[in-house]
Amino acid sequence: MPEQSGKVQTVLGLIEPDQLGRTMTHEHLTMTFECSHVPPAPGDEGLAAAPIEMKHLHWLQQNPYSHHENLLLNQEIEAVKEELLCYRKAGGGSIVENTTTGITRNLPVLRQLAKETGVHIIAGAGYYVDVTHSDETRKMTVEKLTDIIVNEILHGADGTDIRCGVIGEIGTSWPITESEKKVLRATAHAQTQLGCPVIIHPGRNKATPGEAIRILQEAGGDISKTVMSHLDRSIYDPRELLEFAKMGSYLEYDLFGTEVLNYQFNLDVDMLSDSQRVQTLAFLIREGYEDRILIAHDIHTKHRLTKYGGHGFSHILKNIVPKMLSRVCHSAGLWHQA
Ligand SMILES: CC(=O)NCCS(=O)(=O)O
Repeated sequence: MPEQSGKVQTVLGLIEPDQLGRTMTHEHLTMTFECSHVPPAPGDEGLAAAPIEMKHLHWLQQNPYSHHENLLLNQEIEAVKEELLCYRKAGGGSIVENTTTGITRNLPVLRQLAKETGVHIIAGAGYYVDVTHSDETRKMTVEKLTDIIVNEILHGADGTDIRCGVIGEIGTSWPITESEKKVLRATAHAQTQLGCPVIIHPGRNKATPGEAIRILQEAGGDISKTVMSHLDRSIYDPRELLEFAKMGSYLEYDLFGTEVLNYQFNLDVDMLSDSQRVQTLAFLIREGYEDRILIAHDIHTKHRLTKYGGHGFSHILKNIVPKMLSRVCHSAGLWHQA
C-alpha cells in the first residue's frame, strides 16, 4: 500500500495522522437500519407508526428499533451537517464512518459533508451482517470478496472514485454465518495486502468477539490493527473482558449516550450506562490497556441526533470527557455492579 502507507485516507484524500485531531472511531452519518427492525410490543403499534413527537420521545429512546422512520438516518443529511459543525466547535477533528455494504453507504454524501464542515471523514469498506448480504455476495469466493474490499480502498467504492480508509464495520451475527466467515477471511486477506485497520461488529452474544478474532487470526489478519466494536453490550464479566483483551485487538466502547432499560436486541443484556462505561474504561486502564481503548457514540438512528432530543456527536467531548476528568482523582473506583 505504498501511496497510503503511514497516512490516513479520508473521503477527500490522504492526510497525515497528526491532522486527525480528536477522532470518533465508530459513527454513522448516513445509513439505513431497516434490517434490524424489532416489531413493537403489543399495544405499542400506534406509537411505532406515529410521527416522532416530543411526547413520544421517552418511548422512542427505549424502543428505538421499533419505529420505522427512526431507522432512516439517511433522511437527515442537513441535521447531520449541523451536528458536524457543532462537533468541530466542540474540538472534534475526524470521524470514522462505519457504514458498509448492506446498510446504504453513501460516499458522495460523505464527501459533501466533509467539504461543507471541515471534519475529516474516513469511510468503511466491506460488508455488514449476513441478513444484508445479497445472493450475489453469498455466492462470492473469498478471493472475489478480497478483490472488492481491496478495490474499495485503492480505487473507490460503489462506482465512485471515493476511496474508503478502513475495512469495517464488518458484520457478524451469532452464531457467525458461513457468508460472514468468508467476509472475515477476505477482510484478513485484504488487510494483509494493504496494512490498513479493520473494525468488527460482533454478534450480540459474549462469545462472538473472541470467535471473530480467531477467524481473522487464522486467515492471517493483524489483530493489533483490529478494532472490536460494541463491547458495551457484549462482554460484562471483568475476567471474561480481560481474557478477551489479551487477544490483542483494540477495545471499543462506542455506544456512549445510549441509556436504555432493555436492550431490544437481547433482553438478557443489561446495557452499560455512561457512568458504567467510564468505570469500565478506568478498570481497563488500571489493567494496562490504556493505549488499546477507543470510544465513540455509534449514532445510527435519528433519535440520537440533537434535532430529536438526542445527545448528538459532541456528547463525548462535551460531557463524557469532563466526567472522566472529574473522576481522575477517584480512578481507583470499583468495577460497576455486574
Ligand atoms: C449500526 C450498528 O451496527 N450499530 C450497532 C448496534 S448494536 O445494538 O450494538 O448491535
